[in-house]
Amino acid sequence: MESVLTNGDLVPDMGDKSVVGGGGVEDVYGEDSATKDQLVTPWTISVASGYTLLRDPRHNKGLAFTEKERDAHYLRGLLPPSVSNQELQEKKLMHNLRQYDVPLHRYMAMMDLQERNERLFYKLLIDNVEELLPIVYTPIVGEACQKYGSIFRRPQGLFISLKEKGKILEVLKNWPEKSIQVIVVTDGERILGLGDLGCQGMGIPVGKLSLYTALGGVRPSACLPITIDVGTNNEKLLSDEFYIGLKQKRATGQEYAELLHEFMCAVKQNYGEKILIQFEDFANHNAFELLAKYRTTHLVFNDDIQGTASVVLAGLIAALKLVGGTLADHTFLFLGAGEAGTGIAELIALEISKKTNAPLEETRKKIWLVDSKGLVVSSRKESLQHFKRSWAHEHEPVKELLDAVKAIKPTVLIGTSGVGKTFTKDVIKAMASFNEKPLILALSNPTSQSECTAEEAYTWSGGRVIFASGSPFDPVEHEGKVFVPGQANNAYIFPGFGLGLIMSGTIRVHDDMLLAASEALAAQVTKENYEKGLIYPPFSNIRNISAHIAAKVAAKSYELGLASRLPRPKDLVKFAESCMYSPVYRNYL
Ligand SMILES: NC(=O)C1=CN([C@@H]2O[C@H](COP(=O)(O)OP(=O)(O)OC[C@H]3O[C@@H](n4cnc5c(N)ncnc54)[C@H](OP(=O)(O)O)[C@@H]3O)[C@@H](O)[C@H]2O)C=CC1
Ligand SMILES: CC(=O)C(=O)O
Ligand SMILES: [Mg+2]
Repeated sequence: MESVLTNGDLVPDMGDKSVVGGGGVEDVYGEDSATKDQLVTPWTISVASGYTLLRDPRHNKGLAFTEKERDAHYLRGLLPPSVSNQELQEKKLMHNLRQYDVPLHRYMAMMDLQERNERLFYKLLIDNVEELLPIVYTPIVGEACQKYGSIFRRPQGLFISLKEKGKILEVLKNWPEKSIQVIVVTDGERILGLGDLGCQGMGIPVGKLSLYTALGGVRPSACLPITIDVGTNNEKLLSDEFYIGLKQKRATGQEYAELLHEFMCAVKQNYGEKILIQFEDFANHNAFELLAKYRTTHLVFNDDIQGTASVVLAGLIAALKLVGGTLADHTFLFLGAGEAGTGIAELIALEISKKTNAPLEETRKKIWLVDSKGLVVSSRKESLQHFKRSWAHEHEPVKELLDAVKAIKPTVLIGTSGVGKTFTKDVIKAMASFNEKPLILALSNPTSQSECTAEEAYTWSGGRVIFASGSPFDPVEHEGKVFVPGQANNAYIFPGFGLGLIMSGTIRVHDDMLLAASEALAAQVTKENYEKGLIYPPFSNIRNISAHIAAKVAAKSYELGLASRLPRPKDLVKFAESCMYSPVYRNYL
């Protein structure tokens, strides 16, 4: 049991008459009566009982404090007499949440709960994952970021802006938890498919880390969300008087690189070699460079490039059971040649290369990408960004997606453009005209940016499509048959992947670990799932899935000599399960 100490001392302001008896600036009730200009020191020493215990989200249990706990921890009178339990509280909260018609209000209620009673928040999220994932994660987290300024109550996570340049190590030390194992960091420039949301992007690291705990079992106290604020180019935010971030254009070039470098060095200095840093929702002109620069010196992982690649590869491996053939027999076409598109393309090429012993340059030839200017082809090579160049195959220029589909005749169409409604009726009909079972993934988030809806995909393909999307869609009825769309989202991968790295004390991420994670996820798809046309298992079993992913990632890490936790546990699945955080209340007596 944590013990109790409070200290409400106030420091005197030497130049003010209201200073009493050389002590603080107290009024007759012992409360602070300092004027606006007086200096007072906000002394508090951590307290874990009585009134403060009820306001400590990590330990608060609300009405579930037992009679004995109420006596032992000075809670008498601070709570109404009824004694509840976690199950009943969960039932009540789910009932309350379902009363909100506006999904954003559910998001806000969940955030309030997280700040009030952390264990109950995670219990709710774990036990009702399919219902609550769309609230704390995509799509609603996207809306929350867009409206962050107006729904902002208390700061979550750590904000590091250009103002903190030269002091980042000190800022990290302000965070109350010391044993951090995973950081999710964004600079807010490419928040889902919603663009530059600046400092308001904080909703993303907060949401991702909630999933690290709920889906992957990493302790909440070991998770640190960070937003790096280098300004924003979003004019709407810049002219918004309530915008919470730096009101300036984004820093670029050396200024940006120096701040990021200071951050990366400070993180390692403060938390050590094995701290996992997940880059999230950086724009691609920084994302690839940051990953390349730090992957040899830090334990880093870019979720949009690598996590997405791993989840899509898993879906493709699983889909082979439905469409037949090997990956090498398929032809892939992407709409979107950025982080997600080229990241997935590269992992598919790597997997085929490993399976067939063909060189990567060969296996890449079955994969085609379309960007905002059309098909990526060799005649465009000189003007292409470096990450697109390996995909510039010999072909005449093609401007429109529909023409590219007709020319390439892909068996698999993947949307990673961030632009909604781009898989038109004609595109989907074309896919269905030369594929018995076209495989279509509309990965862009949130729902508004999805390349097509599940209903469109099933209807326009005459019910033949195998479909999954980045944000969830409800089941669709088409000609008397119910189709259940899957969710192709990196949320299947990063929590288990991160757990695998952490529990094995891995020091660097290797691409083979991504392949291992894909195979582990694909292996979790059951016959029953396949019968419904699903290529991903349901999220309801995600903790078990994460344990299997973690085990395979850790096994690969041991095999590669990158794991520092020795000796290697024999049963890695059991070990992963034993490492997982449980949100069940603790007994404080
Ligand atoms: N489901 C999941 O798990 C994940 C989904 N995503 C989603 O994928 C989307 C893209 O993310 P990311 O790859 O990081 O973004 P990037 O900005 O790196 O890439 C976007 C790509 O789309 C292209 N593009 C933009 N508009 C069009 C258009 N109208 N027609 C054709 N191509 C277009 C861009 O072209 P150009 O290069 O010419 O500008 C660029 O190549 C986002 O919506 C994100 O939410 C991302 C990660 C994971
Ligand atoms: C899912 C995710 O990481 C994205 O849309 O950016
Ligand atoms: Mg992302």
